[in-house]
Amino acid sequence: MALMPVSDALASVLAGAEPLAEEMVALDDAFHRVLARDVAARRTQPPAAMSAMDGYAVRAGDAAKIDSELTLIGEVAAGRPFAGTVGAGEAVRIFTGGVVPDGADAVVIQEDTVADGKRITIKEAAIAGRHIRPAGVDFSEGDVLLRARTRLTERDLALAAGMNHPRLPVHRRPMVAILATGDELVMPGATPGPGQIVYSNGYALHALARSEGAETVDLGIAADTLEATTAGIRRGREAGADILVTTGGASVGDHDLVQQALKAEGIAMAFWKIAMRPGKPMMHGRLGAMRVIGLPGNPVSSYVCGFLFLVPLIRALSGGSMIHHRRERAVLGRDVGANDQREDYLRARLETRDDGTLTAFPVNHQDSSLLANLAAAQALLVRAPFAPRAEAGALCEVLRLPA
Ligand SMILES: Nc1nc2c(c(=O)[nH]1)N[C@H]1C(S)=C(S)[C@@H](COP(=O)(O)OP(=O)(O)OC[C@H]3O[C@@H](n4cnc5c(N)ncnc54)[C@H](O)[C@@H]3O)O[C@H]1N2
Ligand code: MOO
Repeated sequence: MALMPVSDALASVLAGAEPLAEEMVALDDAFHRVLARDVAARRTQPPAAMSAMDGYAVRAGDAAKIDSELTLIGEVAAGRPFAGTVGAGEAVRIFTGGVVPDGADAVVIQEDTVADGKRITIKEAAIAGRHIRPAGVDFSEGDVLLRARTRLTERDLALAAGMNHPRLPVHRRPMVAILATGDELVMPGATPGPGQIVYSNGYALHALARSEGAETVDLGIAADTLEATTAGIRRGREAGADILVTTGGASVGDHDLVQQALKAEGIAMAFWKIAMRPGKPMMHGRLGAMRVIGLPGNPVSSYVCGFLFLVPLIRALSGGSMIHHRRERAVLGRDVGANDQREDYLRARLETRDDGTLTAFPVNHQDSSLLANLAAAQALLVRAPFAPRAEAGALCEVLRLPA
């Protein structure tokens, strides 16, 4: 049977994946969330002309000549404007962030003056507008400075605060529930019995999902029985998961029960088995509103499929505009053989040569159980189905893994 191409599988996973509902969150909670609406400034910044320096607010015409003498008539500090007007031959002491008083049109920095009581002698000619930030030079009330679908950076948060927004409208985070399966799994730190394996897949998947902004729920490890697997799936639904991720039990063995349990629960299956290595037995479908991604159990397969399918799905539900991983051009660091019908995602180390060329070195052993090689890799080198043998130095495409 022909396996489904990776691009079709990804399109199927993303079909109908609209941003989740909007919620208001405090600025501190909005970091890396996706804006649900355009946000306009609620105020003008600065609200009035303000001094950029510590010095004296003057009329430029009065202080255009070296050794002009002016009379000090008052002081303005940040937050405490001067009520009067600067008249001919007058100066007002001003500090950075102070509102430029009426009448003044320049600031002379204090290093360019000599003060003697109320007599201020100018030592550097004033220029109109100098050291003054005009009202609204940053932004004006009503300016739309943050757009819907923006993933908020720390600078955006500062801007939103400056625009006087204590809270922002963002899309709800997708909730990802992760269910492991397998009688052989024991938790890290336990003493594995004969033939037992230490549970590892979930650690990478939880961290990956969280780093993409999802909330995660751990549904634990289901034993290899239909009852236990079904109970795990139901816990995911009860938790209100937007996405249920299962790991293991996806293949054709007698103990691979995930698909059977999902079918018994009424899944609308979109696909099972894709033309990809690692990750061939991956499955996908919908259980009501909950999207299900059934990952293979091999640790590398579960991670690579999580990276390629779960991450874009989380991004789409989160509302972001950058959903897809970006492929980068690189050159092969060593020869690779011809590929078969499965699109290959080879674990590779990356080096940047002195001339800026990115070079990808596929690790020697690509078996999908090898966690050490996965951890040592910085990228996945993508080999198209039936790609011919390629030699070191040939162009290739890589997907960078999260640092
Ligand atoms: N006759 C066939 N056999 C297999 C096929 C096939 O097409 N025909 N596909 C192979 C491929 S490709 C993969 S990938 C695996 C995936 O199988 P399962 O999804 O059923 O995975 P399991 O059998 O449950 O586990 C595989 C392996 O991974 C270990 N594992 C499982 N879960 C975890 C976990 N949470 N943490 C750490 N390690 C885990 C498990 O102990 C097994 O060693 O099937 C091939 N077989
Ligand atoms: O697809 Mo499996 O993931 O090759 O080992």
